Amino acid sequence: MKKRIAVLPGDGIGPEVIKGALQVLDGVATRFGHEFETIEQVFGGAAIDQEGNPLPDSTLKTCNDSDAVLLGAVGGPKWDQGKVRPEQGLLALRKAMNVFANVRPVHVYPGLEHLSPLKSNKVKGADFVFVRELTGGIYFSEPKERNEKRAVDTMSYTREEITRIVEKAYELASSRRRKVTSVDKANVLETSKLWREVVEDVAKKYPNIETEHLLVDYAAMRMISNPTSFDVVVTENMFGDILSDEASVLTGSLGMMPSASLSENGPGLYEPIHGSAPDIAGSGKANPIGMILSVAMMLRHSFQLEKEAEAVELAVFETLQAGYRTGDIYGGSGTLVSTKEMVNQIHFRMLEDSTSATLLEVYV
Ligand SMILES: NC(=O)c1ccc[n+]([C@@H]2O[C@H](COP(=O)([O-])OP(=O)(O)OC[C@H]3O[C@@H](n4cnc5c(N)ncnc54)[C@H](O)[C@@H]3O)[C@@H](O)[C@H]2O)c1
Ligand SMILES: CC(C)[C@H](C(=O)O)[C@@H](O)C(=O)O
Ligand SMILES: [Mg+2]
Repeated sequence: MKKRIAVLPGDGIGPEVIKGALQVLDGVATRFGHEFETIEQVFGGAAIDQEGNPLPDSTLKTCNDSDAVLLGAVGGPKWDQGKVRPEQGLLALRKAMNVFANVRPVHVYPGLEHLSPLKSNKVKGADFVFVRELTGGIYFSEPKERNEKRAVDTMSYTREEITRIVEKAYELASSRRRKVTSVDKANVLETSKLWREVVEDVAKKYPNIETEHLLVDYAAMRMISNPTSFDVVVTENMFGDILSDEASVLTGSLGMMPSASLSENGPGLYEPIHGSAPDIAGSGKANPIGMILSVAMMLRHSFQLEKEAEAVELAVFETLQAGYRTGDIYGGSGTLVSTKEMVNQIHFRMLEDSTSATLLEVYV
């Protein structure tokens, strides 16, 4: 069946990595005989320039009418001082699509531990996933205001909002290594005390899953010192934002990390966790892997195309194993390539029915 995908390139390196994602998606269509209809829409800073609004109505309508949304990145110095920022469009889109569950896998590929600036023996075997609450907390709660003398942000969570994200984490843990780490700041914040209470309630329904609670400051430390101790990490919006950028260092670079943002029944939103990287935009240096792995997550979560998702992941793994590196993961050895060349290498392997490895081997 033909799938309809809204494509929002956005700003900075967004359009560069989206181009790569679409090339790989085309490879999936060719190899497996699928049809994907892609509809590009203006979004973020580019939409402010064009329409004065980072999320035009037509863009939102196309997203809601699609089976899934692929998003590059938004933002940049050009819009930092403006009345309306590109990031407001991103937050409005997440809220409007009700994609409350942001799944961010952190996977250190076997044999590729040296991509990380951390010691290889520390990161070896790290394989965990963030389940970040995405449509509540301090990002959205009211009041949010400022005057000359004072600024206010509010962190609020309802029991219902916490329950649905924690349930997601336990469901995911059931099909993984059966451990949930809940991260909060329950020694200080009321929202965190409620969060912990809800986790304890939900945990009762999953007696075969181990539950642990960590305070966010210690969690930040343990993610670097003992990353293999995590399986599923569930946390509120801002803690998840910060910890997932930190965890990307385990995989080698921020440019390696994909994400899926899921709602109850509507289309999913797929984007790399990195931003628009204004410092390298337009120079052909962007690592397209986080974006390409987001395509794999879309194939898996929105289209139930598991075999196709694994083929994309395998093509990425084999390209890295073959020594191809963008600048952010180069470190002096291998073949330094541009965004375009990295995409070509992944696309080429994507088209092959590879027999050199199976994902089973990759994920041991
Ligand atoms: N989802 C999003 O659209 C998103 C996410 C984060 C930040 N932003 C926005 O992006 C802008 C820049 O923010 P920032 O600099 O703090 O974060 P950033 O993620 O854009 O960049 C941080 C650093 O990582 C590098 N980097 C990021 N992605 C990379 C990739 N694919 N390949 C190689 N290197 C990569 C950058 O060059 C930079 O040195 C801001 O306007 C911010 O609000 C958007
Ligand atoms: C750009 C910004 C609003 C966004 C967030 O904080 O959620 C980004 O950092 C992310 O991680 O997707
Ligand atoms: Mg972030």
